[in-house]
Amino acid sequence: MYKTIAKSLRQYKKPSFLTMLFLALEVSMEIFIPFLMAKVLDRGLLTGDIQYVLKIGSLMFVIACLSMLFGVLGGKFSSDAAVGFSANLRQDIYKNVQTFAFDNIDKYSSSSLITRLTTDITNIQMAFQMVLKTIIRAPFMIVFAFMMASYTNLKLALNILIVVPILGFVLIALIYKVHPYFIEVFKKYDRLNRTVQENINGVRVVKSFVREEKEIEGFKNASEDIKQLFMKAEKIIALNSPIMQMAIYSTLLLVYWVGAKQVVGGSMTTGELTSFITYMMQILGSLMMVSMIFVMIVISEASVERVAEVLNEEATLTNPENAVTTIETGDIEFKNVQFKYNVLSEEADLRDITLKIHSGETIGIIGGTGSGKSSLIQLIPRLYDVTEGEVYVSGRNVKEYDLVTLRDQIAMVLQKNTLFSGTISENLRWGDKNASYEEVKRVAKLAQADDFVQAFPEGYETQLDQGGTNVSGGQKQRLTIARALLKKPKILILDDSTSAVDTKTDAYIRRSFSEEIPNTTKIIVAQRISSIQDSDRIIVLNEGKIDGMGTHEELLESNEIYKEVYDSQVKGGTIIEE
Ligand SMILES: Nc1ncnc2c1ncn2[C@@H]1O[C@H](COP(=O)(O)OP(=O)(O)OP(=O)(O)O)[C@@H](O)[C@H]1O
Repeated sequence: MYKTIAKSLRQYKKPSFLTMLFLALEVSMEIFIPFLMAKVLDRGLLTGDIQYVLKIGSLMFVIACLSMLFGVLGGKFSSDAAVGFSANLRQDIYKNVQTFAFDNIDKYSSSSLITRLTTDITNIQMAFQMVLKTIIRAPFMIVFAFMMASYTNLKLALNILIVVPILGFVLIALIYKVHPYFIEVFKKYDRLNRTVQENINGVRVVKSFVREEKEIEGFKNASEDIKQLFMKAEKIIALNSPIMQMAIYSTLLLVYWVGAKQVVGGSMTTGELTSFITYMMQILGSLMMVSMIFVMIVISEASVERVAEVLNEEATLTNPENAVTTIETGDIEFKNVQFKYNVLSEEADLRDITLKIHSGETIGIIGGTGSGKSSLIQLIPRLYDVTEGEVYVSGRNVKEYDLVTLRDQIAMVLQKNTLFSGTISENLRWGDKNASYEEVKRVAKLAQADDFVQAFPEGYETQLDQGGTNVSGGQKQRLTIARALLKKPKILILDDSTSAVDTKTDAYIRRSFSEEIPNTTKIIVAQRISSIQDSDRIIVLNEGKIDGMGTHEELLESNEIYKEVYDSQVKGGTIIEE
């Protein structure tokens, strides 16, 4: 887990090392100051040797300046390293998420990914910076200060050791108690972020259902949960400080008592006792630092686990070796295909699918909600892999193709499609970034989008809001179809992509498809019979199986489900003649 995230250190290994180096140098300077102080007290002040005081005093001044300089440099490099490390971590997570297949995406909620990219990484950054600053400095300080204290007075120095087992015990008990709370707290953060994300994305629905109060309540509960967990954890962590201080001050009292007796008895000088106490404070201060670092590590451990989990997540779909990079035709074949979203579930989401589609054919797919329409078509561009059987495109198994080639040649307009912030032409050029204005206009015409785009004062340079919220549902669908067409695909798949388009425009779109892109295989998933009735063939899906296949007329004769849907739509008045 730590190894995984350590890979993101890269160019920040050097500042990390420099931090440790400069802080070790700072410690070595600090160690000399009490030693010189004792000399000034015992030999200079008590004997009135001003010359000696000035000499040692100047040396102390130089050492203090150097110590300060090393401290500042250590601080600078530690923040460079921590900030850079967290930026690398963020980029690495983002890069890995981009490789995720739909399967991987199903595993993580988007809110959880956002928490990992923000809160978790900030935790790691803070812990890393503190660890960097302490990992060398504290042990160095403890060892050197102990050596100097022992050199000054060995017997007295051994008293300091009393505090170590107390410290160790408190820390272990603390870690054991507090760790589960932090694991839980980040799950709650995911929930909080999900509430915020859903609410902001769906703010129009929230308002139209007058759900503001309920949503405020939901947010309050989610944030209250986090507060409660933090309070429980903080209560335990808060014990750390008083216990440590009690141990430290008891040791201090002991040393004062024994030391004062030795000074009175003449076996120790005042200067020695003063420097000894300074060493002791340095040791105990460092032990306090170590204990705080342990607390930080415990807090960040949960974050490290969550970040490492995403970094270690391997894309379930990868490019094959010697991948094929050309697709000759738009032929598609399904051979005995079975598909399950969850391999452990008993029921397959698609069963016994065997089907051949010829290049240039127009295929309609219809079926009740949840009958498997989207699942079936997602297997063609390998958004998911089949569980059993094979899918072929242009005579080759889809698993043999380079994924980019496959997805470039199979343009799919998803059911839940989105546009992105930017102009209309920028959005359409997602299909082909080098497309000319004429080409952009041509595909917009094909998708019956040109007219309404031209009606905007800024035409193709009109700015779209994120998700395309400033265009109507039907306009958005037409733009997403145009975007897919710009890829000049061999296969075009529309997953219920004209549901918000009026039937007349829908018919125009289909007509322009058959006139302008006759060689492209077109698969149209729809709920409206009018959207598919003129297809070469129509597939009726029911509970993950093909229930019937044929032309509109054939299915009206032979397929109960199709006939039922047709009758209900005719009676419901949905069939409108073109
Ligand atoms: N990402 C997913 N993870 C798990 N199960 C899923 C997922 N997507 C769909 N399913 C399940 O697979 C089955 C088929 O769903 P699918 O989306 O293919 O149906 P559909 O015919 O396209 O429905 P609709 O017309 O409502 O879009 C359903 O039982 C659904 O619950």
